[in-house]
Amino acid sequence: MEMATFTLSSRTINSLTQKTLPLLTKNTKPHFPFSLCLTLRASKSTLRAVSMSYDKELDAAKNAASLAARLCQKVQKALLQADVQSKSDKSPVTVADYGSQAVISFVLQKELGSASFSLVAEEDSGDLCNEEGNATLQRIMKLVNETLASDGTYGTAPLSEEDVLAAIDSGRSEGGPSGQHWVLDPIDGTKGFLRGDQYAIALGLLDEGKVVLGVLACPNLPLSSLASHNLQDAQDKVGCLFYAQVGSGTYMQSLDGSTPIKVHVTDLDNPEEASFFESFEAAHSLHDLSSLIAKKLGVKAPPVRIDSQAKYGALSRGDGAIYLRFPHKGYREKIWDHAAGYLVVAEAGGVVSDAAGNPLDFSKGRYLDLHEGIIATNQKLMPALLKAVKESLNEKASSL
Ligand SMILES: Nc1ncnc2c1ncn2[C@@H]1O[C@H](COP(=O)(O)O)[C@@H](OP(=O)(O)O)[C@H]1O
Ligand SMILES: [Mg+2]
Ligand SMILES: [Mg+2]
Ligand SMILES: [Mg+2]
Repeated sequence: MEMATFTLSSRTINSLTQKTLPLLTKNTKPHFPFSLCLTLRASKSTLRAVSMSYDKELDAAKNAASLAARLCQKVQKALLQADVQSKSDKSPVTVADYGSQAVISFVLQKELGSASFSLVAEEDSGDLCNEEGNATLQRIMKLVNETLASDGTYGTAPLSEEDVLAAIDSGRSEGGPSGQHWVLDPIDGTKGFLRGDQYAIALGLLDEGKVVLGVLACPNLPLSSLASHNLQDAQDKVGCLFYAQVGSGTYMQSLDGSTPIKVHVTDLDNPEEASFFESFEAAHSLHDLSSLIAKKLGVKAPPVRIDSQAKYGALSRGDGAIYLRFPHKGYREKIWDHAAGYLVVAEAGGVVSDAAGNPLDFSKGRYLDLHEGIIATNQKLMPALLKAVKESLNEKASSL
């Protein structure tokens, strides 16, 4: 492990102390009021991550995701009101995907500058650059400009076709272990979006390969717990914004801007009382395998199946205790499907790992290299969960 000695100002110390108490050794030698010499037992990258403040980036990310959510809500509303024939048309989701990516890319660069901007995002403009694509581009441009104009801050001059294409294509970065990279899924849970169910706008920030910010906008997620909620109840208010900064916890507020509240994963330690989340789509995660794992744990409640990283958000506020994701063989997970959700859960006190208990590594480019699947729960339940996962995977392998 690399060791380092630092001389820091008292102001920096105040913010550092909150985040690094567990890292401090007895060699602390205070020279108040203006400076303090600390010897910290920590790797340089851990120290960098916890000592940096990402407040400015967080504000920009929250603004960007909230505006993109507004755009997506508008499209989903029109989609659900459309006749059956246009419902089978997949273009609304395309327009919303691209529009959301363009808005977020534009807002982040406007707020933070574009000089060293790097964005790893799901969409690119490849399909927009032919004749058919041009009509779609016109719809995207209109939607993006209406959305930006609805917010007094950004709507001063309308974006041209070229501006919109450039904003979308700035998402072609490969990410990696050094520097800062934004990670974006402009609509996660596309299938949920089309069905009128859950979806999320998921925006994370990597610094030196570690996720340091996570913002999840979940326009259809009820503000009250899913555990007590009837999903058909139209009275319940929906629209949640979860956000987390490394070392600072996870917060949730309503998408229309209520006071944020700090959220925590459940502190349940009896798996029999736990409930678990999984994908709504059986094609995205093996439902049979998760039911075997749940049975081994003694979980009594039926699975809660919802689309998108809204599952991570719900887990972070204790609506359920476990998230299980086991894609079919050969599927490679992308970093934008997990970066924001991972931090939202981790900062709420949860643990997210692959099926063998290894931490997720976001530093390898656009993909996550994983053992079998992704699991998330609280610290108390993780040992039992890992055991049940291991046994279930062995059983599955020996039955093939
Ligand atoms: N065969 C597959 N196995 C696992 N995940 C898949 C998949 N096909 C698509 N996905 C991913 O699952 C995401 C949705 O996850 P969930 O099932 O939790 O709603 C999709 O995100 P997009 O909707 O952004 O494309 C997509 O990246
Ligand atoms: Mg996705
Ligand atoms: Mg997506
Ligand atoms: Mg997709």
